[in-house]
Amino acid sequence: VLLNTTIAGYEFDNCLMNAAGVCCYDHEELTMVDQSSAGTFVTKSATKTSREGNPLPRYQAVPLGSINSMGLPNLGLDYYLDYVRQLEKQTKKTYFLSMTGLSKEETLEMLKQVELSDFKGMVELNLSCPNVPGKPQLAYDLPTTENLLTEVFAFFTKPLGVKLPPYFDIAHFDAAAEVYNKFPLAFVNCVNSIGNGLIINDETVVIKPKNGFGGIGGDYIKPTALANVHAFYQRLKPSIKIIGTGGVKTGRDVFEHILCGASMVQVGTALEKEGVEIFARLSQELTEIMQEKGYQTIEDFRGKLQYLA
Ligand SMILES: C=Cc1c(C(=O)O)[nH]c(=O)[nH]c1=O
Repeated sequence: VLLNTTIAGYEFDNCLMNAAGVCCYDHEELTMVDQSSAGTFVTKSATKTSREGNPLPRYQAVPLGSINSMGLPNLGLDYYLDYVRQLEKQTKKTYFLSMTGLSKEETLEMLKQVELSDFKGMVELNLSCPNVPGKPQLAYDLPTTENLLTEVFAFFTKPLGVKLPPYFDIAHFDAAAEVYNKFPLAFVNCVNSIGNGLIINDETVVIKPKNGFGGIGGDYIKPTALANVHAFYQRLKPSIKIIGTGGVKTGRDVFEHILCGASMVQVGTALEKEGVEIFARLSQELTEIMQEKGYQTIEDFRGKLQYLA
């Protein structure tokens, strides 16, 4: 049994990796993922210059998942770009660089910098940060998203995918897929946290920013994540691969994301709780499921979700 996968012609020896925002803030965290059983890593979404982010407490784990309003704390694009460029020279692995500008100009400026660099990996353009006060999740505004991607692909030639928020309406799956099918995207990553949930302890919110409103992850979001993975798998042209993110904490969850069409599966909340050894456990559990079912590779069952007659 092999757990390898391919996206945009890039081979990964394992179809598991971290979700942006988790275990990817600095060299230390990124090295931990790089040296784990994960096939690769994605960096914390970068902005042009470093950001402090929102006041603490801004992340809270709870039994069924997590809530966060980090506010995009990051060390700035140069930090992540320089680190990944140096690492890819040593390991020959393909890494993901996540970024999100707080304006179209900032996003284009960052992508121009990456385009001119000798970065050999893939960009994950985050269109779905729910926690920057005053900034709506871009991918809920399809005309603006289409306009941005048009300007991006006018000059950007390296592999690029987008990190999407969850959509909740079939008409939105249709409209969003119509937009994304217009572009030479390497992948779409479904889903980011479900934005602006609220978790309460006794009579008080559990995070400080935004009066306790924050992105929800974990068990709470798996059905939504699987639906988004499968909806885009059904609608997007085959050249656009699907990365599945949301509610993954067992090999069975990984299996279900792949069954829905995912070529790569990312782990967020459960990685934050368990640490990078989770990748070896998930790989082992997925391997056992595949052996039981007689699947040799993930392509034997990717996207083969069955419907009821
Ligand atoms: C990049 C900002 C994001 C953040 C954040 O930094 O608050 N949290 C999320 O759950 N998803 C994001 O995309």
